[in-house]
Amino acid sequence: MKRARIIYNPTSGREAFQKELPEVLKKLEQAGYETSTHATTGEGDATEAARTAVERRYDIVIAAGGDGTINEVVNGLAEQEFRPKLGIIPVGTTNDFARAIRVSRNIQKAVDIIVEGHTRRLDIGRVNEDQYFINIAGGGKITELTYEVPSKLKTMLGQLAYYIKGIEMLPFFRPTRVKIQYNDEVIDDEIMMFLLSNSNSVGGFEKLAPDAKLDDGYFDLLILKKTNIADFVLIASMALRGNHINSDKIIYAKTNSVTIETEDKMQLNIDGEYGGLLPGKFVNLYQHIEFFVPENFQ
Ligand SMILES: Nc1ncnc2c1ncn2[C@@H]1O[C@H](COP(=O)(O)OP(=O)(O)OP(=O)(O)O)[C@@H](O)[C@H]1O
Repeated sequence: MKRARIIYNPTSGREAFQKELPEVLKKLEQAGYETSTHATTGEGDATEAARTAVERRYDIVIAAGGDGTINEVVNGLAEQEFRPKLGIIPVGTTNDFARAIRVSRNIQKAVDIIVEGHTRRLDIGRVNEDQYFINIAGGGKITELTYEVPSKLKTMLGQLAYYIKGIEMLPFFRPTRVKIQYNDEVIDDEIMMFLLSNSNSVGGFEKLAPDAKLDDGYFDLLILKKTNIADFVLIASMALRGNHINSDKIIYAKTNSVTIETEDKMQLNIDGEYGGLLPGKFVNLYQHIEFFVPENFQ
């Protein structure tokens, strides 16, 4: 019998998962899985739980939570030689990665995708030696708003919380001097932010990195050069349609390895959570994790 370990964040999103858990277990058991669950207790616990699942040789791991939980589970799997297949049940306030792999926000439909059993090997990113990301890494003052929003506020207000915090952030809008090396390029300049994206779905923007593919071995690197607030708002509105890449304030490139150094302190944002301070070396790990995806996933 195949064995499935469900790692879920009981505080994630609007705490809906627990109510549906009996139905989730029933579906998996009907599909021939022996199931067991682990409710996470706080930061880092999903990583530990994923490591334990590897040690105990589970066939599949299912991460139920927001992007933060999926990121933690991937961090537990990424460095292992044997990596169980990973199913996603998106129940967070932001579910960028689930959106990118077309996994439904409906819990039962997400379970159906796992039960149907179609998988794809997808890239993930590594920062320095021991941190991994599934969707995005970024830096710059403006990217700091995602983890400045307290979790409670996120649960209550969902996506809206980011916008409220975004408005509060405007007075702190300022550039940082960086040295970015990728391919044969060196950029030594003041920038507002940089993003290294694995998918094209980031922070609710569906076309932020329009050329990004999850399994091509490359990141899409987006750099926003120094701008004023008016230009930033203009470029952000262009980004909703994917037109921002034509702006002369944007550098957009494909690369599988990037080094970023900063003069001032620059915080790193990994999959929407605080990821320590730069400098950082970012490497794309080609098709490193096998995910359950819908049958028609392109
Ligand atoms: N029992 C818990 N109590 C408090 N925090 C927890 C608990 N379990 C996990 N966490 C932390 O919550 C963080 C964020 O959770 P998660 O991503 O699942 O949901 P979210 O905050 O609703 O959504 P998102 O991160 O997508 O905005 C995780 O990275 C983890 O560190």
